[in-house]
Amino acid sequence: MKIFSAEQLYEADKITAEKQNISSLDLMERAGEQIFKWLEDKMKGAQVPLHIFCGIGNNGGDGLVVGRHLINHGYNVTIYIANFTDKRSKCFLINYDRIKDVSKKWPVLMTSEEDFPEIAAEDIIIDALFGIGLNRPPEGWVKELIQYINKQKAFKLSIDIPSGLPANTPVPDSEAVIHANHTLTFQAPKLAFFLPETGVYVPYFEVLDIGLDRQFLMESKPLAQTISKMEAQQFYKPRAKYDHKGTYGHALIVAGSYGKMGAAILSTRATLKAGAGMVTVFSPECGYSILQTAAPEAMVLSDDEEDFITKIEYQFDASAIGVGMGIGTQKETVAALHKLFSEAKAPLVIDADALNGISEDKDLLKVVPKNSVLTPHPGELERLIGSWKNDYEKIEKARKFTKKHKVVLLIKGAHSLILFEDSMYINTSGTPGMATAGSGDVLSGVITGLLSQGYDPLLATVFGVYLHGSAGMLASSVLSYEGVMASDIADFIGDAYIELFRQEQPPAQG
Ligand SMILES: NC(=O)C1=CN([C@@H]2O[C@H](COP(=O)(O)OP(=O)(O)OC[C@H]3O[C@@H](n4cnc5c(N)ncnc54)[C@H](O)[C@@H]3O)[C@@H](O)[C@H]2O)[C@@H](O)CC1
Ligand SMILES: Nc1ncnc2c1ncn2[C@@H]1O[C@H](COP(=O)(O)OP(=O)(O)O)[C@@H](O)[C@H]1O
Ligand SMILES: [K+]
Repeated sequence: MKIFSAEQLYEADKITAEKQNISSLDLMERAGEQIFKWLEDKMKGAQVPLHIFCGIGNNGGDGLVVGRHLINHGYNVTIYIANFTDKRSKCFLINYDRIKDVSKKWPVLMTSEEDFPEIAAEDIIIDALFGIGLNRPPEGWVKELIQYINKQKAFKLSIDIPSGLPANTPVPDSEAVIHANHTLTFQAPKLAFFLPETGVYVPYFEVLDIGLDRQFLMESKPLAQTISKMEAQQFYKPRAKYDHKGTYGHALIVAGSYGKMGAAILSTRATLKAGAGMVTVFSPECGYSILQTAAPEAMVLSDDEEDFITKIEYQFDASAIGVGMGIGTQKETVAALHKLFSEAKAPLVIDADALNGISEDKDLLKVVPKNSVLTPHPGELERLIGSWKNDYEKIEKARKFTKKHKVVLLIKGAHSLILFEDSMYINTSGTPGMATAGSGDVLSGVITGLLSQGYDPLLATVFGVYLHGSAGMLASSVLSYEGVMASDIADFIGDAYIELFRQEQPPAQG
């Protein structure tokens, strides 16, 4: 799914109105009606008190449309207008007036803290204070209203975006954002929903299609693109009957050091589980028996040094190389990476200590081959690109790095981000069950396994991240979040492939 900027959405509004020959008022009616239908479907006439807080822009206008439909259908509604300025939008005013047609109960005008209503824990709050038009920090009693709403135990449903949260720019005041329980957003998700600093305000959201012009949306270059099952299905390359292990390549995993052989085992198993034809692991001597026992399907080459890697030698044409998991940052190891990178003919996944090596040794960065996949978690990223003030600056700096070094950059997190050239992809699979030691090692194995099978570096990364997250979800559904270990994620990679094409079961009848 494409993610657009607030400016693009305003443009889409304008073009839609022109092309469909409708007014912005009609568009607001469509938007409000969609929210009403969603509520009606859930509430089925229940008399739970609904408190709708409207601003004076078009987000407030949406709130008024929802209120009118709810009143019309006999719901128990109170509408409040946060009357923070006289500059009300035209569509707001028209819908404000239309409330008269359906109710004698005129909306409550709020002008200070004294007007804040009592709200019971069982009630429902609908937040229509600010939408994507937020252009400064909420201040004074409006900020206090947001904080007052946040303090309430009642369920909070935000329209389009939690008020106080901008769609794709930094939060002006983190103490003045609605902590929504659920958000119903129009047409496309907003970038803020997926970033760690702002995603916390949007634990759940749904996208409502309000019929904005398809052609405009199709032809506009989005800020980012989300990756879910539908996209992942299209990435999958089916196997053919006469394929053999040679078809799927011979991957090289360079991993492990004394006390960290687990990282090598996890990434090796994941490379095989993702479908590499053959895997050879290169590890220090101490890893030999460990690997031959724990991963019997893999071949093992070992260094002369007992505890860490000093010289990476292999006599076969590797189809892909995954390097860095648990290798440490000994001087000799970093020197060995220098040679590996300079001579590598296969696509590379560079993870963990290999990334730390790059951060410390700029000469090593210079020999990273073009199109390599770098997979930092936020700590490794900071060492690589320096610190950032907010998630948007992080993305900007990361993009500069990607373009300068011509690499695929995967920033791991609850929603992992993949940056390449001018594009950004956002993964939507995964669970907090994956916040466990070694899950990153499994991911670098999965991507190496896909590269080995001939997926190109960007596709291998985007598809690999999705599969890895999906394996984590399947593992969590059986084992609980707490019970998932990284090896379980590797074990569920096969199920993640099957899940790609599993049809959703229709709801049971009767
Ligand atoms: N295509 C779409 O996405 C559609 C969007 N509509 C709605 O329109 C919304 C955008 O409407 P608007 O552009 O009117 O913007 P908003 O309703 O988000 O609010 C902007 C208004 O509040 C003022 N304002 C902004 N920040 C403020 C602050 N911190 N303190 C006090 N006042 C502040 C602005 O000057 C402006 O008057 C969307 O979020 C959505 O809810 C729908 O009505 C129709 C279709
Ligand atoms: N809350 C979460 N939701 C979804 N995925 C997560 C979450 N926490 C961690 N992950 C995933 O788990 C992996 C963790 O990688 P990393 O931090 O490198 O772990 P390690 O260094 O222990 O291997 C990443 O792929 C990340 O996206
Ligand atoms: K809102």
